[in-house]
Amino acid sequence: MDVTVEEHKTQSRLSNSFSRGHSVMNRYTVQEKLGSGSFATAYLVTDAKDGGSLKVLKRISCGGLRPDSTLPSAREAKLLGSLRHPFIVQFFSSFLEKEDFCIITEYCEGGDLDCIIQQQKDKNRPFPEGHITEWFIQLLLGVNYLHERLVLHRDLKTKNIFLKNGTIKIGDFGVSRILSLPTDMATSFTGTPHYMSPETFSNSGYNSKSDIWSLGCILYEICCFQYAFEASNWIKLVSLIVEGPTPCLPSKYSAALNDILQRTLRKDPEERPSASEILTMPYIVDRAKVLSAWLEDVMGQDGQGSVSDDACRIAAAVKEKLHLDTLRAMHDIQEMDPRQRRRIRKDEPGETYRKKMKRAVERLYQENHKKLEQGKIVKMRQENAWVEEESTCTSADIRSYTSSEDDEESEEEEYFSSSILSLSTPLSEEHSSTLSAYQSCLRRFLDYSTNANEVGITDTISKDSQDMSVSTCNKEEIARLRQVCLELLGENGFWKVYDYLKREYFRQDSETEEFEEATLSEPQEIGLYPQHCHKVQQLIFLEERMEGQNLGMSCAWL
Ligand SMILES: Nc1ncnc2c1ncn2[C@@H]1O[C@H](COP(=O)(O)OP(=O)(O)OP(=O)(O)O)[C@@H](O)[C@H]1O
Repeated sequence: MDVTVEEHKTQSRLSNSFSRGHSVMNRYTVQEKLGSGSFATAYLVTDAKDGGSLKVLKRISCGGLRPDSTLPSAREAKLLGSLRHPFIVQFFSSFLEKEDFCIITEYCEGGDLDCIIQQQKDKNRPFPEGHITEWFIQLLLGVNYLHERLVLHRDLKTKNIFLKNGTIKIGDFGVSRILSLPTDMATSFTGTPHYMSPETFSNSGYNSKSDIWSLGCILYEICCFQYAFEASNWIKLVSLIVEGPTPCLPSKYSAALNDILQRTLRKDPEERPSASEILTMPYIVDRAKVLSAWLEDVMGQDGQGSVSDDACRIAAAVKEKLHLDTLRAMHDIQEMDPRQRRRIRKDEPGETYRKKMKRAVERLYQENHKKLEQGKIVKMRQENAWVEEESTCTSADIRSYTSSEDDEESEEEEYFSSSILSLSTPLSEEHSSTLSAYQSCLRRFLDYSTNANEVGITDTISKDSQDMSVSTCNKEEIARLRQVCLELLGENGFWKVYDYLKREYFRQDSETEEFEEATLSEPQEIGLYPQHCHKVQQLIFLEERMEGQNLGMSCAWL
């Protein structure tokens, strides 16, 4: 018996809530209910098999749905589990319990972006551009990772974007896939079509550029605290999305950021840039360089987290490294007239921003030192420190330091200070490793974008992915990709890498099934040609998907 979306929603709501202490699979203990969405109820749980770590259990009532036809195969769950990226909520496992289908994911203590935007709106305090750009870069890196692997999110919206340790995590994978509902259809039933692209209304299909449209809507919402497209009813909203004017950012934001928004919201999907194309735009590259330099300073050149778990030691270590530079930078900048400062900023954006960041670190150190002496070091905050305005390094300090003619400058300093502030308290191992992953992610992207710009290739990998992602997976495409891999790695290298990665691929989610230990040692090609290995991974993904199609499994995956 087929069940409509509305019936299924009703069944979901009717199912009893898990109460605190409820045990699932003798492993997960419910701590609290996080909330209910259209298809699922989310609980915060502890995982007994993982040292009592906090995770999220999403419970989807199967109701009248037939598990065999509507729930994912173990293989599809494994595909979700194989996605690992610093800006994507980790999917751990899925299982059936009685009438419920459950998925276990990473917990993001910072809450969702929708709530954070609402809090900031209530304070009537727009986000500084530096902060918005950092989030946007994280989103682009996460989405690019998905698109390179031929995965479309299909439901990007502020409610599905979370914050953890101050960084973005793209979440809510799986529910629509698991229910075998194309998300654009599910979205239209749940009453939030605000992020849907024009092509999804015209039956021309959802593709990777539809995710880009949603990113544009999210960018606008972060800047303006309102939907990019809003109307009094559904029909008007659809016509606004399909043929209405593209909204602009307020003039307080740069022309470069507005230009990116305009491009992401082009009505014709083919005219929209891909995530990797946006990532190679000069404005984004400049900002990414600044972030990378900041992370390098904080984490150490080797990316191995030189951050200690003591606020004072963090600041002291950073201070030791930066002190002289900082003083020199302060002196140099104070000596300059405003015109010279502006020119410097134009000529060397990365260098100048880095100096500002160092100045902020210096002030933070002094502030922390004072507080230490007074025995007032604040406890580590779980949430983003910048959201709460009780910062120890106040924006007022920064404003009094910077000249009044430069509001933009003071805002950026505030942004750096707030980022640094989130490190000024003891860092957990997890936070440290997130920053480390963030750093290597940025480094890889910056290396790639430099090479791409130098040889005039932007986006080869992603273009291949897009071509394939719009159609269903077919044998010719797989054969073509296999041929490319063979040419890149040579026959011998290809088979070594292929066997190794395939083995790794099946080993990744061993929670539901046991896999024999891999006896293969890592071929040297893995280290020598990481970009080629990435293509082999794409090939393995596609082959798996193809096999899934042949077996008649739901292909909501793409
Ligand atoms: N990984 C997570 N970490 C922290 N909170 C989460 C996580 N996943 C979901 N939540 C929270 O749980 C609540 C319910 O989430 P859920 O995804 O089920 O619904 P929704 O996204 O609010 O709505 P819909 O599914 O209709 O889009 C939300 O408040 C959400 O912020």
